[in-house]
Amino acid sequence: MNQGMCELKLHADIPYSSHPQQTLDLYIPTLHNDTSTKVPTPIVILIHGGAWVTGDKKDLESLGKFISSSTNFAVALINYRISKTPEIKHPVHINDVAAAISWIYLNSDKYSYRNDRMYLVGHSIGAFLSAQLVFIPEYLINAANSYLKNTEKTKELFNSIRGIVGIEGIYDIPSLLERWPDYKKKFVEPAFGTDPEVYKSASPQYHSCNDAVTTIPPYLIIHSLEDELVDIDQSNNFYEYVKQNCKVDEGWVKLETGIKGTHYGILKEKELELGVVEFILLREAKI
Ligand SMILES: N[C@@H](CC(=O)c1ccccc1NC=O)C(=O)O
Repeated sequence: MNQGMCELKLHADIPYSSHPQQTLDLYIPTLHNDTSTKVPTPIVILIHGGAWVTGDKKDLESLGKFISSSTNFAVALINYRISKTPEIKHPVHINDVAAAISWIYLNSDKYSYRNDRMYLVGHSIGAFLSAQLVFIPEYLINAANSYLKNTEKTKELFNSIRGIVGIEGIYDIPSLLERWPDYKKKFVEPAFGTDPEVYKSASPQYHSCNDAVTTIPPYLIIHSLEDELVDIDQSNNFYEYVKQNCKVDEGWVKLETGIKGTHYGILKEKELELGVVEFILLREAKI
């Protein structure tokens, strides 16, 4: 780990589409001693939470900087439109995330990172959105086809997702509402409307892994026992589901429940930062 040798160059608020909320921040490490060793690096894409109605890419800024400075990998923090007004409803959020990922895939040469090695790290609803990308592939297929204009490349994009980390994730809206009925009015209806069928069809847990374009990438599911906003059964059940039903690259799916912290507090835990970095570096060691 070349911590200290490396500087992070921030490209802030790059638009990946035309709406003011469709922006992303890129952190690109630059080795300032020796430019001749500048090798394109993998990219880690961070997706914030906030129950579809709040939140911003800045929420994961500290985690992103830690990942980038301790791995020398590029990091992208992405924004997507949130349901603050009634017209912003599912599938706007996931379509925006899919568009951002397609943009990141397409623009790797310009910013000098590798687009064949991408990692997704999502917190809370960001974990839901990351899982949707792979388990309900139509969103990323549509976005990729329109950005890349080449269906072969779309398959390559799916193949380039080399690992996913879900932190304090939601994966199953019907179960979430059974456990927390007041979430319906607070954010599920603003984000999805009132049809329970939509809650199900949008939830990764209700989709067969056979629908995925590729085998499921190595998956790290992290959930603190101290989470006061999302019950750990969300992660337990998703983990069991993936482990029992899905072909995962190298059988690599792990559930980590030993890291402390509340729903948001966990993001400040050193153990969380180190756990995410360790997962990515282990995966990178297996070319
Ligand atoms: N910060 C949010 C609450 C929130 O994010 C949240 C609440 C309950 C369950 C999950 C949540 N976030 C998931 O992305 C708010 O203040 O409305």
